[in-house]
Amino acid sequence: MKINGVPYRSVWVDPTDHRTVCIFDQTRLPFALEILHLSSSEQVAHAIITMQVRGAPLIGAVAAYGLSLALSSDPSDEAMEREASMLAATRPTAINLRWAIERMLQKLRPMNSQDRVEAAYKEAGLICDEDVAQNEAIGRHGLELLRNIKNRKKAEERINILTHCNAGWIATVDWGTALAPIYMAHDEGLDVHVWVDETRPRNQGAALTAWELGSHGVPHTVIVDNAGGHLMQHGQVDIVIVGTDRVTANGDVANKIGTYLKALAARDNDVPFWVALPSTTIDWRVQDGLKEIPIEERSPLEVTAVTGLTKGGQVETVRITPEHSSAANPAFDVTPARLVTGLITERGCCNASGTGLRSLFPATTGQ
Ligand SMILES: CSC[C@H]1O[C@H](OP(=O)(O)O)[C@H](O)[C@@H]1O
Repeated sequence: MKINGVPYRSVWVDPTDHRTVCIFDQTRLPFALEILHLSSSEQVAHAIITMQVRGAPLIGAVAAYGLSLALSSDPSDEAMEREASMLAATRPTAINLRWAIERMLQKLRPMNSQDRVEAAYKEAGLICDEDVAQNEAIGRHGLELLRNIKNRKKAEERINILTHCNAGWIATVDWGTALAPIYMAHDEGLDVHVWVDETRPRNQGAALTAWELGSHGVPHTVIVDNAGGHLMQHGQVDIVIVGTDRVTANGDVANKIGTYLKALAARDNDVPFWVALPSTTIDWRVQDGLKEIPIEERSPLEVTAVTGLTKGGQVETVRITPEHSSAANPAFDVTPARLVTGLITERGCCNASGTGLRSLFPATTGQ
């Protein structure tokens, strides 16, 4: 996607030092656009854990480069397995992280250690290129849904979309998943408007989705997480489109905390609830999302404090709860497939079920 007319991906190899990997520090957005230069697997792990880089497909791609960086230092079997395990353990819910590391290991294990470094960077680059192509295809398939909605509305009526968290280009290598159809619809002249859930506690919606959409000129309105149901009750939402961190073989959807509540409100108000994902987000080994998907528990400090910009232009974090109050911070929840209208993948749309997924991905086995 472009920033001030300059095309960017969310991760890239430093053109001046091909052993260094570059990302945007997403904890600084929307107040500052800062590029981090990562030169070790430890720096990559820190960036993932602290959410300087986040988003299911993107953390997989960056972790793949993290393993490449590790091999640059030590391409031995022992180091490769150790660093791969370390990177895979940085966050538990997004399956893309495990998928990317397992794909790298499958490619590198059979190789002589001296041949691994170049092959690792090449494979990480392929993971990135494939993600971009998959998300662009998701955009095209999701665009058809938005065109169909437009055809059912009056000419002057805009299409109102609600999204939760950030599943835009900054959560992937490029294009995004939930936002890809929105970008394409806007670019072809459809009158789209996006209700942007702020998405407490990390505010990925208020900080990242709003920044993305504003940078691209897409009309949008930031709302508190609890407003979505009210808007749906009053006919203000035509469709909900969200991303996901893991979809089970039968269509259960793990996504940012609060997604399940949106799905309940959507069902109660007959609003279509769609989930956009590349096939790298499907965990074919898991059937029951509620029982089998690990839910990341993040620091309570993310709940008890907020970060913002002071009138003096300083980014500060302030506590919003009594000092001795405890806080819980589950970072994801699971929406049962029965509440999901459909899935938008790079191979097309399907219903959220095993048969639906198998209709698009008949031959795929295990992750
Ligand atoms: C395109 S995947 C986006 C997905 O990842 C986000 O989680 P996080 O910001 O914690 O990495 C969120 O669940 C998004 O839907």
